[in-house]
Amino acid sequence: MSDSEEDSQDRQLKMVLIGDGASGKTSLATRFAQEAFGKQYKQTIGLDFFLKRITLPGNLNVTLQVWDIGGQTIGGKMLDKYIYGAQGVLLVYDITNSQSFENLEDWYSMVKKANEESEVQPVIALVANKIDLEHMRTVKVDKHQRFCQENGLISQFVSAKTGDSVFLCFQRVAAEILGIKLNKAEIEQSQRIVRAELVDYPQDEGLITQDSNQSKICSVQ
Ligand SMILES: Nc1nc2c(ncn2[C@@H]2O[C@H](COP(=O)(O)OP(=O)(O)OP(=O)(O)O)[C@@H](O)[C@H]2O)c(=O)[nH]1
Repeated sequence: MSDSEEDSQDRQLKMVLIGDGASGKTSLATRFAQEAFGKQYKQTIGLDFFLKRITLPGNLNVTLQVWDIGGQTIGGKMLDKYIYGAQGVLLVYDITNSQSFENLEDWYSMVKKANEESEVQPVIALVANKIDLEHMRTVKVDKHQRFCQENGLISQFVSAKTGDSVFLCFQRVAAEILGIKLNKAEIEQSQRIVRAELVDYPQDEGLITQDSNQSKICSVQ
């Protein structure tokens, strides 16, 4: 292959998503690669792959090979092999499930073990998913920050459901792998703006009782 042909080929980066079952790994991969979200939980058996091409600052095209590893693989023989050679690792937990955060210690140990003999260590991000469920949060932000500081991890809060910061998360890890600095404007551009649904509660309950025949059921047609 000539130099020019080689130049025109995208750089490929292997990124693995690991963490407990139901923390939202498949949902994050699907949101990132296909801009979609499904409410139904379907357990990943083994692993799934997704490919997505992104452009980093400086017009650099990279193809991310996203390995969505099923939560049930922990303790299994194949996990080491799945993680091996990854340039980026996303350690995913669910902010409404403390156990999924506690178990990250084990997942993190697996990453370190799988890369024991590699010269290059992967870039690792701690990914707090389901931030649309902030009202059900059980994992304190402090705990998240401490884990990142102690282990030198990238910190990211996301929601696969709304899409909030999902693209940014993958982009930050890819940029870090390639030694590219994202400026503030680039970061802001990647953060999807989430519109909160406003519920217009009646200010004065008395107004409702005035007309007792009035239905309170709202149907959407
Ligand atoms: N509210 C909310 N639900 C989410 C979010 N991400 C995922 N879910 C839901 O959580 C459930 C589990 O999501 P998955 O993406 O299948 O989880 P997983 O980590 O891939 O699970 P395994 O395949 O068992 O490893 C599904 O019902 C998703 O719809 C999120 O950001 N917000």
